[in-house]
Amino acid sequence: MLVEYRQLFKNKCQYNTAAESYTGTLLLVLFLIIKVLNRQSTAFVACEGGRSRGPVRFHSVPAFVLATDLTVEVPGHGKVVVDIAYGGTFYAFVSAEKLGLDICSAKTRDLVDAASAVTEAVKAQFKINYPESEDFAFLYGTILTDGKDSYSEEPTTNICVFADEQVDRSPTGSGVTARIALQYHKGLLELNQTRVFKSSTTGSVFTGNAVRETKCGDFKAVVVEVSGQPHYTGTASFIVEDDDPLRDGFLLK
Ligand SMILES: O=C(O)[C@H]1NCC[C@@H]1O
Repeated sequence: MLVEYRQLFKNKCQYNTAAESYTGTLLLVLFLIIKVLNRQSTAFVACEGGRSRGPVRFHSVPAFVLATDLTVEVPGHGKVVVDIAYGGTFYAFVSAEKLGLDICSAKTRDLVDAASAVTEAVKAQFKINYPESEDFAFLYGTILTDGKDSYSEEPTTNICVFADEQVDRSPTGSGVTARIALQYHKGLLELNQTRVFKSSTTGSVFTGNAVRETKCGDFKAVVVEVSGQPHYTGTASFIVEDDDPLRDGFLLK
């Protein structure tokens, strides 16, 4: 699988590299996911001497809001009002406080349980739609926030609980993208106004802003730029042998 990213410094060039892995950011992982899903997105990595330098950033797929103020019945929590937005995948958003939790001091287990309960409730009670493709029409998880959605120079904290109750170590590339789309939709953020997003789990930070308006089907959408600091951990090469019977992949039916 190839990762493509652009070098923005002096000699603009495009890399095709088997894999260069970075800790401290899941931006390239998100980029891979987007590529696999065949959506348009661009990642930018500044390089110097064959190594990345400075922050890594990407411009997202069109990000949009599917629902605001959606009331769901969450076992153990009663009626909970959530927003649902897409930033490469769909998330439900709700302030942790509405679930009786302090995002900064609550036990991760409690945050995970509450977020998972919201995810299950939304899945059961609301149909997710994505324009022209059923493949993307699913809820990936719930992001609990500190509720600080109005513009501020201060970081806003969140925890992303996705897939099978996994917890992101970062503020979440697709989650920050979706959350910025939500903030923009609500008039809480202007184009090119940068916000800082902090993971409640590790304290790692992404910055993000809405770059421009666009559409996704009939939805008003925005392209979002998300940026984070990577750390270089190594290089790996993948090859495909001519006689590999699975060289072109396989499809399970
Ligand atoms: O940052 C991201 O978008 C990915 N990390 C966890 C959830 C997504 O897969």
